[in-house]
Amino acid sequence: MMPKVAIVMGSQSDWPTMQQAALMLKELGVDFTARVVSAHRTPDLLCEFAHGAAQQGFEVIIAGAGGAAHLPGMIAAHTHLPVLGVPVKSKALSGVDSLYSIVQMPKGVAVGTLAIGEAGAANAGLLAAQILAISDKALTDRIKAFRQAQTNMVLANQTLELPE
Ligand SMILES: Nc1c(C(=O)O)ncn1[C@@H]1O[C@H](COP(=O)(O)O)[C@@H](O)[C@H]1O
Repeated sequence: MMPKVAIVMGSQSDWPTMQQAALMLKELGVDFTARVVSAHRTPDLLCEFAHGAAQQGFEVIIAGAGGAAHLPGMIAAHTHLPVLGVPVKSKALSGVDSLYSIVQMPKGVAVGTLAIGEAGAANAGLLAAQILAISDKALTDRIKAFRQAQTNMVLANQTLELPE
């Protein structure tokens, strides 16, 4: 079966961040593809990918980029699929530039913006899975089990000692 989630990123240098989305999807048993697509550096590929995404069977797109992060918004402009934007932490401005570039979409074209960096990427994977789980009972059960395991781990780690 074709994967339902596409992870795209502006550069290969985003992969250490964006692989957190991939790891989350893998943990939850959701197939995905990952590739580099850039609004700036590969504009024709961006159009081709975004126009064909629904046709290819994708249901959710995760798009991560840093700096002048136009990728998520430009993908959203070319498809009706839900787009989850991940602001990658940039060197110069710590990802605040990426966040601002992604989050302030004009009314009428939506991007669901996650937090800056690895936590945002992981949560983009989780949210993509939660979207697919609306019509997938087995996936719903796996997400519930993941959340319960997380709760159990927090409750089991209550050692709060002062240093000697
Ligand atoms: N923001 C974008 C886009 C885009 O928005 O299409 N394409 C590449 N980039 C970003 O440029 C940063 C530096 O890229 P390099 O490390 O390749 O120089 C990356 O974080 C990438 O997401």
